[in-house]
Amino acid sequence: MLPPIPQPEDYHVSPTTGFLPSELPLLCLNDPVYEKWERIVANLQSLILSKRLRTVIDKLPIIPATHLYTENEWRRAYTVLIFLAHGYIWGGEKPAERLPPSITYPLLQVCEHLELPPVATYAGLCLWNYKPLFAHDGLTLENLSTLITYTGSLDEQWFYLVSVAIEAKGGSTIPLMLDAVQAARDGDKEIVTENLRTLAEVLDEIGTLLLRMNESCDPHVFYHRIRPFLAGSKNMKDAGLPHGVFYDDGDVRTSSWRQYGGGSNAQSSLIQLFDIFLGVEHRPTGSKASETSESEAEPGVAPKPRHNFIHEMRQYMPGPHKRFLQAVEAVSNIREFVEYNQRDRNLTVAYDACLAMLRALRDKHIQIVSRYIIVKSREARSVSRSRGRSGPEPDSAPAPNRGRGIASVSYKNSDAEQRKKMRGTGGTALIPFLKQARDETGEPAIDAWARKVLTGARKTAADREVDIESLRVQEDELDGMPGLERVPTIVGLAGSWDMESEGGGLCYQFYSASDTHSFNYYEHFRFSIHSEHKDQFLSASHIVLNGPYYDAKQEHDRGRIT
Ligand code: HEM
Ligand SMILES: N[C@@H](CC(=O)c1ccccc1NC=O)C(=O)O
Repeated sequence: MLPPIPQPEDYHVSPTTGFLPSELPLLCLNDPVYEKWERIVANLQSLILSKRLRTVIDKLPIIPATHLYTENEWRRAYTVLIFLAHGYIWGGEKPAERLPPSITYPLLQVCEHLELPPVATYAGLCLWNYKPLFAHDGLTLENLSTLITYTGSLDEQWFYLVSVAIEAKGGSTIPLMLDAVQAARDGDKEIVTENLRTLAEVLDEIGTLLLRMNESCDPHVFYHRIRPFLAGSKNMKDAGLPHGVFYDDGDVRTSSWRQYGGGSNAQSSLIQLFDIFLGVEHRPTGSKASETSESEAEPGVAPKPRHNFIHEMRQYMPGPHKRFLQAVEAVSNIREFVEYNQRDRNLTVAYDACLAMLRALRDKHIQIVSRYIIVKSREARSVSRSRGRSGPEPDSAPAPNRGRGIASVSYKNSDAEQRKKMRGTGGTALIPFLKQARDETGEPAIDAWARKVLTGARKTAADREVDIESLRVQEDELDGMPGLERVPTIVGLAGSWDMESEGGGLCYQFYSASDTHSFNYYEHFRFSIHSEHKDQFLSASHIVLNGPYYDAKQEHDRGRIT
């Protein structure tokens, strides 16, 4: 018998708001017992600025979680406590290596209830940390505000709110996807096609939302002011946490050193749900589609230990959401259904369009990461290097975060041995990881040409942007100080990444023979799916399908390809 199709409500998932709570997050905990916590978060930015947060928290009594009753209260308590915890750890000259019992004791109780690690996760920072400006208007970017921030900046609000708006937009696709699974069981190709078409459109709109990050979140503010507070305690040796953080819960028998990854959008259940529904599989970083998978490993031979970062991020999702993903995984049938019915062009095109849109989303994300992390860390490195040449700078530089937090760990001196070790273990390069995830998104495509285009057989706008950046990185390295080998390190929040450029070198690939074909396919795609929304589709799909056509054409005109 087939497993039942999961009901979202059984997993704290709403058919309208998706992974955002069905009721709005609480603005504050109403029980006066928790007034002290609320008073501190209400003044969080000023306390961080005046460097008084640690002293205030050190004086705070232990307030147990025993007065929390509703799910909304547990969630509010979690959000409050993670802001206090990360403010405490990262809001001083040096990171605090110990969390006091006033935070640790209730935080561990709350995390046990919510099935979350005691660290700032995407759920606490985004899913449970917003309010609509006008109660009767929808959860659009224009109608949202955040409840708590570290910095009080609009940039920080916007940074979280882009994700909230994405979750809100994506929420409506959850019943669509589950209905499609049922329709596939019933052999109803029309419903599956219809729902896939709508999903492709929503994915396209989500991509547009992602790019709106640029509107109000400045990369410099993000990198130097916001991001340092989001860091976890895993792989944070260079940031000043060699052992992680000591969670002192007031009892010597249970207090311990712990290491957790920081907040990341990789912890969004929505994006992982799209992958699961469409049958997109992510391999451990660095392995190719042709390599033997764990399940196919030779009998009797232990499979190579494999690190799948995206899968690991499920440990940072609230328990019910994590179980929802597992339940959908158990019924996921769309890829198989489309393959079986591949003669149905409408169905195939609708499915491939979903993959194209999800891939385009990941491509846009790479551009964002390039602007918000790669460029900024390169700048920080070169500033740091010029300081190294001209001797230490007077301590009058204005940035309050200077010299601490993860923004200050953009490179380190290292010998060759250490470099090798770093690459061999946790040191995966960030951009190749993101590109791999992007290219894996196209792998299940049914149409052979679509599969080729969607699995990275050509350079996209994002590829060019990061290529230019890695060229600059290499120039910087050549310009290095004699006697010192400097290893550029991108300090990840959830992962640990180095900045090694992509293996494939920097040469651009251009299309020639398939040019006409690509154009025809693009036209077909556009008209068959989006006859009603042509204009919108045209602009949004530019990167996925139209981009290479123009590249190739320009290069052809310049006589560089035939
Ligand atoms: C300034 C904004 C952003 C930056 C700098 C950024 C950066 C990153 C980084 C560094 C990673 C690697 C994992 C880690 O160490 O955390 C990552 C992963 C990821 N991010 Fe973002 N991100 C941003 C915004 C977003 C938004 C708004 C989304 C929502 C769609 C998103 C979706 C993802 C996903 C799904 C992953 C996992 C990899 C994948 O599935 O392709 N990110 N991001
Ligand atoms: N992975 C990102 C952080 C990130 O994307 C994020 C972290 C916490 C809450 C929300 C996030 N994304 C929001 O757009 C980084 O490494 O800076």
